[in-house]
Amino acid sequence: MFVLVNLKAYPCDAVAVAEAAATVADDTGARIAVAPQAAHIEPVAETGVETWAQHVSSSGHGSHTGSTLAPAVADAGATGALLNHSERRLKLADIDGSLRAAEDTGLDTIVCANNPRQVAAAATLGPDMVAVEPPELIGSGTPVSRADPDIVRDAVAAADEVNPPVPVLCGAGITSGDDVEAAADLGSEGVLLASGVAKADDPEEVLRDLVSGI
Ligand SMILES: O=C(CO)COP(=O)(O)O
Repeated sequence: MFVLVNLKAYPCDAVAVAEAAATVADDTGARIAVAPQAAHIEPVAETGVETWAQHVSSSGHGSHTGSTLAPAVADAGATGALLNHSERRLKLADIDGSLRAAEDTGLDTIVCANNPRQVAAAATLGPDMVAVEPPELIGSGTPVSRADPDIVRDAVAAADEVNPPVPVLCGAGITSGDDVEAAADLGSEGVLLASGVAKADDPEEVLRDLVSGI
């Protein structure tokens, strides 16, 4: 199981979370990655933790003010890019363009989707992974793997129908090792989570619990 901690724009100490994630990953052998704000990619990557961008633009070098270029996040130390997160929705052409920009740079990619239909569409574009996150459960503390297990099962089936090798992750409300195990039982190959770690008093303790059953 892959555990990707999306720090969103939470006011947490990104480097402290990254150090905790690197420690837990080293101690347990679990694959844990952290996706900080773009401006924090470099210091987070310097901790040694697997580091992802929360988004990359579809544009390349040129007159594109405010863009987050795939080569720039890679230079800063990111090895993957999350695309089309529910809080950073993209048009279809931009998802495709951002995917190609990330791939050309050698970044791993996850395309997020709200539901199994969108998962099928996302999988068709050929990312390394897809993720299903029902928006209504994001930040709720109610885990998708328990609140809506069918959405995870159906997402796995939908991805399998269009692009069988693409792994499906799930996210929203995941906070514990039990939630991660429930996700795995539904066919998910990883989890995306945010508030459970970013808002925790002791992120390392939460991370240890998250990977305890994998
Ligand atoms: O959006 C998410 C991860 O990308 C999930 O957020 P929460 O873990 O806070 O529900």
